[in-house]
Amino acid sequence: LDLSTFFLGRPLAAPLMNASGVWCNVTNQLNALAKSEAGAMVTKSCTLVRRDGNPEPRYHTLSMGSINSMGLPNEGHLYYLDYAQQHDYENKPLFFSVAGLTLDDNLTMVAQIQDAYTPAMVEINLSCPNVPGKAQIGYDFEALDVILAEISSAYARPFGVKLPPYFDIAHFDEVAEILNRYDKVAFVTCINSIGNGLMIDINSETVLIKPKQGFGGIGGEYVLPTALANVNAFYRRCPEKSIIGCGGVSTGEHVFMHLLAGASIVQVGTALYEEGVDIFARLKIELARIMQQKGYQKIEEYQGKLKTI
Ligand SMILES: CC(C)(C)CCc1c(C(=O)O)[nH]c(=O)[nH]c1=O
Repeated sequence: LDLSTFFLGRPLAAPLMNASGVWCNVTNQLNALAKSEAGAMVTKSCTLVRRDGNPEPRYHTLSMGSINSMGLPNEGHLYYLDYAQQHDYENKPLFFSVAGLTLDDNLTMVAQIQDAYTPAMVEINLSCPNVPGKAQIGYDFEALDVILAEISSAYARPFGVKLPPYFDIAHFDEVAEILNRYDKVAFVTCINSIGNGLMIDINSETVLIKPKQGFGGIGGEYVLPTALANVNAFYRRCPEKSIIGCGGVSTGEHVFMHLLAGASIVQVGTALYEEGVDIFARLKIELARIMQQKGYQKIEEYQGKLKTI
């Protein structure tokens, strides 16, 4: 069975890749992704300069997913730019995740990426922090509009955005209206972790992670329905853009759901963290089996074709 597909004109061997932040901080992790069955890959969201991130424990596995408050640990944008320069783009596309601490940092980084003439595709992480006391950029719609206008004029090529989850139809409408005003926003990745969850260990009567009094982003099975809704909401509202699905994927069935909901590529985060890069081979087998049972030869036959009742 053929799992090949296309994304912004680039061929992919499979509609699968890592979620930014997982298995993509340092070169040996990135090399493992490059060698894996993933059809594409993305770097850890980077800042202008290297960051240690938050004190540990900062990630914890939960019964149905994970909680994390990593604090943007990364090697700094030039490290990933070096990686991008030596990446084999014939092997698979590379996405370059950017999460500047300020708008200026974001503009500086995309300017450097542009000057490097790298084929890597930029994914702007809109969960990046805003001015203290204000909501993350993805939840501050004025700031969202400003950052997209600024990056659109600073960066001459198509780029994408990684969105936090939304939970109100009015928010889907409002964010899509903003995104649709920027032709250069060629793709939308839904979703980032569900922010500021909390899990408790009843034996020690404590939280599970050290940063932020135990508050952290939730990933894994818990977020699948929210991820599918955000993928389908933006798929319906942004017909000119491609959607990358992320959230709650650990089986071929979950991949099939994201593709039906409108995703062109499906990212794997928590399950990749737990299982390692061999997960991509397993997901391909499971997806191929589902397609075979249903008589589908190509992804395009069912991609985005979710039926309502
Ligand atoms: C949450 C931020 C630290 C502002 C951005 C980086 C990030 C992190 C992180 O580095 O803590 N974790 C996530 O689940 N999603 C993210 O986008």
